[in-house]
Amino acid sequence: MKVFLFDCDGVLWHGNTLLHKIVDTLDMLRSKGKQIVFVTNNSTKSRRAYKKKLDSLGIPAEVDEIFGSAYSSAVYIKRVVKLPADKKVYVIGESGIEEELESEGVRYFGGTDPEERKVMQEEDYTNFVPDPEVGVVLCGLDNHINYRKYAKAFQYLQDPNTLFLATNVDSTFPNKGKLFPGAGSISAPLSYMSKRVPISLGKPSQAMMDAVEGKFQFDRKRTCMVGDRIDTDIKFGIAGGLGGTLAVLTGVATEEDILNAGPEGAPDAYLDKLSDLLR
Ligand SMILES: O=C(O)[C@H](O)[C@H](O)COP(=O)(O)O
Ligand SMILES: [Mg+2]
Repeated sequence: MKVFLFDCDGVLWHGNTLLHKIVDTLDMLRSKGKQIVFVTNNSTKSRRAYKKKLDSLGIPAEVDEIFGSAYSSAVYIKRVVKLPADKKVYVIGESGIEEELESEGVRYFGGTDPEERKVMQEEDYTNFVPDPEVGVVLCGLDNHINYRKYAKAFQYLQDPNTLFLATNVDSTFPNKGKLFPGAGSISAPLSYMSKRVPISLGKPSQAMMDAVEGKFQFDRKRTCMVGDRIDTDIKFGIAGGLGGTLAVLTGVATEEDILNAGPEGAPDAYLDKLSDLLR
């Protein structure tokens, strides 16, 4: 294999805590001439913010080696949807989405705006008038989710012409050895109330794979996806026709999940932890 696509949460780290010997393992791969690309569904950070995180954790990386679902979503809205300049995006999510939309010149509101974090008052039910410029609702992991945001997004999603997108639909988020609500569990209530399913721009979406391949021009058959989720990372690699998929047991998937994944869904190999590659 020449290229390794690395998932981040649950493979490299839990939150801001590096997992066992990650720096040594990535250094070993680079010393063997392997190309490393970080492909994360976590939309809370932009590529630039992820570079700062990687630097702070002692993992050398260039911004161009990072491909997150916030960037994937911004590229999709700009270059595939071709959202007109007089339209904008209502964002449920964190600064990663805002920064990547800005980098693509896409107008947005909501997101980390403090106004969005206020409790709904009686007058809000009367005063809310949908902004006709909204063409997209984009939902990602949001640490400040609340009724106001759901109520506002729902008003927009009742218009079938408004596009419903999700940066990713991971059900859970691994941190400090435990599982927490993931981006998919943030957008699920919107699906329940609107009876609409979002287009997801994160793994296993092949829109993301095509964008990653387009940027890095790699040979898929010489590329391996390394991840901790069967239904996102491994599915992403298999559906993308990559040369190989490798799962690790330091995130969401258990050995039982892998053994029960069946021939179509199971990774080519799995390890207890990534640093087992050092053996
Ligand atoms: O909920 C989420 O957004 C995801 O669980 C999380 O951020 C996944 O990140 P990844 O494992 O793709 O780096
Ligand atoms: Mg992960």
